[in-house]
Amino acid sequence: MATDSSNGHHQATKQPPLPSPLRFSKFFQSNMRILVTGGAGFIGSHLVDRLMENEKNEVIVADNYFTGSKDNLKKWIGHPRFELIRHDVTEPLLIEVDQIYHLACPASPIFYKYNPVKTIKTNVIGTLNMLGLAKRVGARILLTSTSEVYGDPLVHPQPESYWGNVNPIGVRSCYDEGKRVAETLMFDYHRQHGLEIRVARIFNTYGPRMNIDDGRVVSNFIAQALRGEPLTVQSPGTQTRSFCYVSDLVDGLIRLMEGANSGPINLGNPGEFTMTELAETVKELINPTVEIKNVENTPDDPRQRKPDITKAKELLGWEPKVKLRDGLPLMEEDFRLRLGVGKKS
Ligand SMILES: NC(=O)c1ccc[n+]([C@@H]2O[C@H](COP(=O)([O-])OP(=O)(O)OC[C@H]3O[C@@H](n4cnc5c(N)ncnc54)[C@H](O)[C@@H]3O)[C@@H](O)[C@H]2O)c1
Ligand SMILES: O=C(O)[C@H]1O[C@H](OP(=O)(O)OP(=O)(O)OC[C@H]2O[C@@H](n3ccc(=O)[nH]c3=O)[C@H](O)[C@@H]2O)[C@H](O)[C@@H](O)[C@@H]1O
Repeated sequence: MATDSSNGHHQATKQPPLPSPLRFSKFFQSNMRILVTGGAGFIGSHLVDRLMENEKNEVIVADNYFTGSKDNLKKWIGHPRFELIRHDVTEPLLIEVDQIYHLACPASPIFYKYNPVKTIKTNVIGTLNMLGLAKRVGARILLTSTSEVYGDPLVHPQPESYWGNVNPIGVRSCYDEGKRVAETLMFDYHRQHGLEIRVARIFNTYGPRMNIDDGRVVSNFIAQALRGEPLTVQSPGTQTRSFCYVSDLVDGLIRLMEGANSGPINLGNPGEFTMTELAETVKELINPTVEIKNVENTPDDPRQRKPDITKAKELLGWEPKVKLRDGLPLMEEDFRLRLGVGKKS
């Protein structure tokens, strides 16, 4: 059954298709078959770890390895409840599943700007393909949208009701406008075809397995601190972000998928920091001898960002538990191992 969303604006008109007849066969095992697109990436691989903890779940990952890697999933390769497919979501995928977590899309600005046409295809055609799959098999589908749909926000903190301030022709548009269209597609499939949808608007998330040198601020600062290189604060340094530890985020995604509300729902940590404050914290916790330097910024960088998570608290009973000062050291160990930098005695 399709559910109404909390604000009642997007009433579904049709029922989704029935699940496969096998569901009613007496030999059917009541496993939940879950597709995670982008499951070889940073958030996706942590989500897979959590889904695999439940013995009733079978997990299928579809990923083209653009920014993800098999290494992130190595502990599951060969497991009977796990399957890994090299697949680009801009091509159709014909499989049978009960739920789809649709994450596939490069997330770091360096990577999503590298081939912007491909990024927008991934967001638009990729989401259309996954919605088509969900429609054919009657699966519930969750999209990982982003706080970038709010653009350079004129409302602070950002509630889900805010429509955003986005440059439609800028260098970030392939990502932020791409995600806005992906959200539109989700709600149109819900209204037109009765699909069960869930939309998460994720705010900056960090943790182990982020790509080293992927350009995102937390991974940059930690790698720089461990290598003894200056921390590069992009000017003016007063721009703010709110950083959520990945285990909290994964918990929010699963609650959203399992709950009754379509969203969109903000998932993020409301603790807000300037980039200069973040650099000072990394310096203090990881390498007090390192220098902090100001460097040029990129166009259209949002000046402030902080989630209003009232909806997540009320509808999902969710709020983040890990503070930035506790999360950064949890990430340090993984970066030390991958960079081959030992702990100072
Ligand atoms: N990490 C964040 O702070 C953040 C914030 C907001 C939204 N999100 C969203 O969460 C999702 C995951 O982000 P992440 O931080 O784990 O990024 P990531 O780059 O580590 O993971 C993305 C994964 O998608 C795969 N992928 C990219 N294009 C694909 C395609 N065309 N077909 C198949 N696979 C493809 C990549 O190889 C990678 O494994 C993304 O949709 C991103 O937009 C992340
Ligand atoms: O939360 C979100 O919705 C989005 O957040 C990030 O986008 P952004 O906030 O621009 O992430 P970063 O590249 O980590 O930049 C954060 C801030 O740090 C600054 N920065 C970045 C890198 C660096 O070395 N130094 C530095 O000061 C940037 O100028 C920016 O102001 C993600 O990369 C997007 O995928 C995600 O959708």
